[in-house]
Amino acid sequence: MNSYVVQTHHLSKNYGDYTALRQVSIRLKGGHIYGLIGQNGAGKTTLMRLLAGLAFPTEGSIELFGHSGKYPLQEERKRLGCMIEHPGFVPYMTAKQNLKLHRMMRGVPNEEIEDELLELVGLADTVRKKARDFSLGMKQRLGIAIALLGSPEVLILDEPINGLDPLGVIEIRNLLRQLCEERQMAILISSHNLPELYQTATNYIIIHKGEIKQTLTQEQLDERCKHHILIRCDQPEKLTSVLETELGTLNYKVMPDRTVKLYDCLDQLERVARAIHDKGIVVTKFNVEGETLENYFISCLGGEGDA
Ligand SMILES: Nc1ncnc2c1ncn2[C@@H]1O[C@H](COP(=O)(O)OP(=O)(O)OP(=O)(O)O)[C@@H](O)[C@H]1O
Repeated sequence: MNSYVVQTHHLSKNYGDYTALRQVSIRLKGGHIYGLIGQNGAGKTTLMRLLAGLAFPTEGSIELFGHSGKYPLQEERKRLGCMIEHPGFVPYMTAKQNLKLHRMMRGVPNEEIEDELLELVGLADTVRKKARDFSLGMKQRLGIAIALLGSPEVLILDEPINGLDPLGVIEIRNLLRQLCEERQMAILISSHNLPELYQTATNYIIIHKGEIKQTLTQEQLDERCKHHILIRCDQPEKLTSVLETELGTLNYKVMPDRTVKLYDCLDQLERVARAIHDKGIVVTKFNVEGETLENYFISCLGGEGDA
């Protein structure tokens, strides 16, 4: 048996003539947090609904814990916990009452799990507060607690940090990291943009118009958003000739605003500065910078993004 807990094979979903997902093949392992990133309408929720069994694929197949086929999948889906679209709360009930309701509906016998989960998601001290008075972050955390009721091995969360303030994002990030490390869960979380999920996920799956554009690890992402020295000066042509002849590099780019990005010599800033200065070039900017995550995300989408 392979070590993937979730696999999809050429999964497609049509709504009438419209193809919401096209030939999507992904593989998830325990102990990783996968960020599913795509703009509005990219197909994130559709993919999650297919995995959760809330909709059926037009083509392709799903494998959970090495099993596929209608009845084995029904069985294996008990090992999944999902929060997709709006978590269903009763507004006039407290967090604990909502959790109890879902526990009973799910047939989870262990009553102690209610307090354990409220503690885990940081809602233990909201004793009297009704769900209708919860902040967005509290609602997200209650949704995650409900998804964790069956002690799942795979957690699927649709936009769990969308709309949260920076502190809320950090809290959810810490919770997901803890679940991933302590329980070796595979966690799939969706988001509209890459920077929002940066450092929450360990792996990234970029989806655009129903197709997977890129899958990469955190390390690969960091490598691709690679750093450079940004130089602005009075004579860019002379600068590039200095880079080539004095520093022996062709690894630079002249930008439309005539600044120059040098991808080499990042550990030799003084040598670069001296070589430029010695040729009488007047430098007005000399900074180490990196490609922004936004720009990288947009480039993955073929420059079509508005993120
Ligand atoms: N039941 C449906 N009937 C028809 N079209 C649908 C249905 N569900 C989704 N779609 C369409 O499929 C496409 C993908 O939708 P989906 O909700 O999966 O995108 P998403 O990436 O989750 O977007 P968002 O970030 O806005 O939630 C959209 O164009 C959407 O309008």
